[in-house]
Amino acid sequence: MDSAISTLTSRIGDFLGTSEDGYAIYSPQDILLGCNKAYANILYRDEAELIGKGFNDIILLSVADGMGPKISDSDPHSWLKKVNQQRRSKAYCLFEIELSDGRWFLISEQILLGSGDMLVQAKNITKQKQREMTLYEHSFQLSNLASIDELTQIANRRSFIAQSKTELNRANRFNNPVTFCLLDIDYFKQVNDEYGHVFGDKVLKMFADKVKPTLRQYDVFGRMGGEEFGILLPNTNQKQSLDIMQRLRCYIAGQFFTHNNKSIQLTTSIGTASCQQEYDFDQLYNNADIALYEAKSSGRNQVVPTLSLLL
Ligand SMILES: Nc1nc2c(ncn2[C@@H]2O[C@H](COP(=O)(O)OP(=O)(O)OP(=O)(O)O)[C@@H](O)[C@H]2O)c(=O)[nH]1
Repeated sequence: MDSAISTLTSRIGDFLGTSEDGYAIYSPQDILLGCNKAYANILYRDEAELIGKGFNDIILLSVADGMGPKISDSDPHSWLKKVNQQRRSKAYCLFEIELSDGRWFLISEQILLGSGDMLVQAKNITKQKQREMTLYEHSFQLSNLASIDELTQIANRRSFIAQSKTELNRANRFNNPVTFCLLDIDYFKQVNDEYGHVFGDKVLKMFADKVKPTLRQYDVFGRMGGEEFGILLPNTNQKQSLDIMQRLRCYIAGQFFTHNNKSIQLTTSIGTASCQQEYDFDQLYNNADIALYEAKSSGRNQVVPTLSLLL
């Protein structure tokens, strides 16, 4: 039996020496009792430099070298304080850490029954993590492509409607007023005809860029198609929305749209639909569309609210 144990111990010793995974044992007082080469390599040190040192000292040493864990706090002592509150709070725990040099490790910490020592295993998962992040970036880009209008870089029609419906649901729960505004650039065909489609495209982009900063963070803004834009104003009744849209209309009318030494001024017609209850996006859209038609047919460059939904 003794010889079986000693064979096992020696084989485990061989394994630890050559393993790419780091292994370490800390005493109940968190002094590093022993570790393999791979564990010391994580901190770019030799085993001998680390063994006998406390966990906190090892971390502070590596942070001072610009190595070790990437810590969220600017002060490593306060970061360690939080870590030590968690460390040893459970008999077993598994977590991922990112190091300052970009490597990632999956760490398992296990308190050994009896001695109270802690066995630490550190597995390098950098490659898996990089693949995970590439996948995440791709899916982020894909969802952006699906929801952002390529020309203006604001929400496209589909995403605008989805966001608006979410806002309407929220408004419905709290009975808050909401106003939907439909903006259409006046005589935009003439812009294309006189200055070309490329200039027209730039104008649409500039228009979105000029409108966006005038809105609140929680307003929803999107391109409905062509030269038509939608704005959903949560928590905004008809009177407030008229003030906001009149300001925006005047602001746009005073702007110059300049590209390649060509500069024009343009105006916008705006139809709005407000509601306080019975929120229905299609209904709002329909009413705003009717109001927009009225704004166009009665001279353009004006804001018309939907009369059927006066608050
Ligand atoms: N450059 C460019 N033009 C577009 C785009 N989408 C739609 N248009 C143009 O926008 C113009 C819209 O013209 P109309 O619907 O006649 O409206 P308008 O000339 O703005 O006149 P009113 O809306 O009645 O004031 C058309 O010439 C479309 O080709 C686009 O993405 N880029």
